[in-house]
Amino acid sequence: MIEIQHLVKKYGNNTAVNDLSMVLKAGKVYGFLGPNGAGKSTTMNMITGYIGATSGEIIINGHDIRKEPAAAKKCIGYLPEVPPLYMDMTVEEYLKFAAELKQLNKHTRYADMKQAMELTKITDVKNRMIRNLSKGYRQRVGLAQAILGFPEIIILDEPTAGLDPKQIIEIRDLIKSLSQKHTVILSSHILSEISEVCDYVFIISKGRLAADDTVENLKQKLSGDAVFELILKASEEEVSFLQDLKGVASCHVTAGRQEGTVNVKMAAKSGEDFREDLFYACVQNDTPILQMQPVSHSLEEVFLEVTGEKEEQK
Ligand SMILES: Nc1ncnc2c1ncn2[C@@H]1O[C@H](COP(=O)(O)OP(=O)(O)OP(=O)(O)O)[C@@H](O)[C@H]1O
Repeated sequence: MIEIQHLVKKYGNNTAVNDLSMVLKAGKVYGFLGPNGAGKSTTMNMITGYIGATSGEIIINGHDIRKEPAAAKKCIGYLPEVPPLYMDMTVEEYLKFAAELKQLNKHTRYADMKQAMELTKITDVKNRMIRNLSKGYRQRVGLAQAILGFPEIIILDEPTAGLDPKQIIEIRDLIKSLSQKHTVILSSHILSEISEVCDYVFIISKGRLAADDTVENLKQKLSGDAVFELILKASEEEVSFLQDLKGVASCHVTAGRQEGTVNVKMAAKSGEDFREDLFYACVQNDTPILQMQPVSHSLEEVFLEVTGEKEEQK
């Protein structure tokens, strides 16, 4: 478990992280989402003890990162935005070096390395010099280093940066499998990645927490008044009764793709739910409902809304 209280990081006059508080529980995947310069990497660097905070508190599994850095760091595996790789080492030499730094048990060290290499699919390049690897492979070596020894908390800054689509899918699957036993924090600009992989999202904007919730709840909170899309077996004239239903704010009817059907987009008045009335009205008017689904906001819309970028775009 990670507890962060009133975390602040200042660089001169620039406040990179501004009074951030959050609690991250074991066994979940958390996403840090935010525009460039929002403070995601700075926050991760402070959680891992890579850089010191200006003020505030970070407790990792009961250990204060400032007062007991060694005990706190032992719980964490970290893939920074730019992985600190040694170009003149082979992959295996580098992981051996990382295992020594992490003070992994000597008897199980080799098995830990083997497992990390297998999971990140780098076993076949283990004797290659890191300088001769592609960016995608280097990223995977960094990831192998982060998961080496399977620390309880795994923090990944942009873990899929530089990977090709197939590798991205593999790494996302790996992250999902890690979540069974570990707390995973990842940062990403890629909204689909966050919504696919994360249980819970922290949206950070200008160093502050702009919103935090599950992906589903974030979408729902912002969807405001309910909007539904329907396909009805009727002509456009036959569905005029929809407009008169109680609780309907707007109703837009267009011809359906299939002959004899219409597409209808209906929005509810604030706080109203017209679905039951709609059902009975359709029965009364002999109008079969072929399909009805809620229109939910995408995470992109949520993101733009809470970071204020929507206003900036206008
Ligand atoms: N070492 C540093 N010295 C001065 N300013 C810094 C330093 N590191 C980060 N910053 C500033 O702190 C702010 C937050 O940067 P940070 O790298 O944490 O953002 P980020 O959300 O990770 O963005 P990105 O996705 O682009 O990496 C930015 O304004 C950045 O310029």
